[in-house]
Amino acid sequence: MAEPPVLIRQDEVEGLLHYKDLIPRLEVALGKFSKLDSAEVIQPVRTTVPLQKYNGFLGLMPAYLVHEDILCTKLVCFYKRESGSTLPSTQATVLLFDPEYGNVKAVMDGEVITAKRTAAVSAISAKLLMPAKSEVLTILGAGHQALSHYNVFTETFSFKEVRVWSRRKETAERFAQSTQGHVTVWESVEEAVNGADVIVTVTGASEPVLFGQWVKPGAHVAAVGACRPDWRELDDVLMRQAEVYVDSREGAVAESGDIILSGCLQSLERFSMEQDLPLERRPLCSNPLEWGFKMQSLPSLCLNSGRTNTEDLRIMGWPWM
Ligand SMILES: NC(=O)c1ccc[n+]([C@@H]2O[C@H](COP(=O)([O-])OP(=O)(O)OC[C@H]3O[C@@H](n4cnc5c(N)ncnc54)[C@H](O)[C@@H]3O)[C@@H](O)[C@H]2O)c1
Ligand SMILES: O=C(O)[C@@H]1CCCCN1
Repeated sequence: MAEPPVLIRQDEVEGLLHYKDLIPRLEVALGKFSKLDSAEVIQPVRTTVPLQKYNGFLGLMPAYLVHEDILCTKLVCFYKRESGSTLPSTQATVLLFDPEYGNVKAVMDGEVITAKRTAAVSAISAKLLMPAKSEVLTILGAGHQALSHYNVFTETFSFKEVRVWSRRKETAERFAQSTQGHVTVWESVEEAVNGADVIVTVTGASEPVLFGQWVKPGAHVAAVGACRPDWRELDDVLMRQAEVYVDSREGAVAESGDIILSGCLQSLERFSMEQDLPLERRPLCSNPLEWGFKMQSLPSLCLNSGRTNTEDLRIMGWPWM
C-alpha cells in the first residue's frame, strides 16, 4: 500500500525554489525538450477544459523526464478577470507521481512554481536574445508574473532603468512601491517602451497592447500573457517584423493568439513548404536560419526584432541550431 502523498505548501515551495538553481536546470530541460526526442522528455500540448461560466480554463499539463524518471502533472485554472476583481487569475497545483507504482508522491503549490518557472524561462530567452548592452527593461502589466519577472531580471541582469505600465495606474504604482529597486511608472505603453532594450508583456490583454512601431530595432520582447488562440498582446506589425522564438511549435500553433491571429505562421509555413523542409524541422521564425527556439511550456513566445547571435544558442546546447 503506497504512503499518502506529501503536501508541500506555497511558503515551502517559495523557500526551496531559487533562480540561481532553477535557471540552469531549466536550460537543461529546455535543451532536452528542444530535441523533440521522446526518449528524453515527453510533454504533450496541454489539454484545456473551458470554464465558460467563469471566463476561465483548466489546463492539464503532464510531463515525463524519461532518464530522470520524473513524472508530474500541473493542474492550472486560469481566468480572464474583470478589472478590479479580487479573485485570482491563476491557481495551480503540481502532482508528483511514482512512475512505477503509479501513486501520487507529492501535492505541491503550483502558483510559485508557475510564477518562477515562467519568469526564469523569459530570463533564459533574454540571456540568449537581448541586445548586448541592454540598459532599459520595461514591464507591461503589474500582476504576479510582472513581479516574478522583475525579480529574476533584476537578479540576473543589471539594467540601468526599469519601467512599468499597467492599464490601471494605481496597480502600477502599487507594484513599483512593492519592489526593492527603483521602478518608474509610465502613463502610456508607447512612452514606457520608447528606447527599451527588453520588453516583458505580462498582461491579461485580449487585444494588442504593444505595437511594432514603438519597439526599438533589436529589442527583445518576452511575450507571456497571450496564451489562448483568441488572446493577444502584440500587433501584426511586431509579429511580422520580429524573429519569433517559441517554447514549443505544437504549443504555440495551438495556443498562441499572437502567432495564430497575426497570420505570421502562414507566411512562415509557406516559406518552409517552399524550402521543402521536413515538418519536424520547420522554423517558426521569420529568419530561415533561426530555428524555432523551444522553451519550457510558455511563455508562449519570445521575439527578437534584431539579429540573434546563433552561436549563443549553440553554446546553450540547443542542437537544432
Ligand atoms: N506563458 C505562461 O507560461 C504564463 C504563465 C502564467 C501566466 N500567464 C498569463 O500571463 C498573464 C499575466 O498573468 P498574471 O499571473 O501576472 O496575472 P495577474 O492577474 O496577476 O496580472 C495581470 C495584469 O494584467 C493587467 N491586465 C488585465 N487585463 C488587461 C487588459 N485587458 N489590458 C491590459 N492589461 C490588463 C492587470 O491589470 C494586471 O496588471 C495572464 O494572461 C496569464 O494567463 C502566462
Ligand atoms: O503554463 C502555465 O502555467 C500558464 C498558467 C496561466 C495561463 C497560461 N499558462
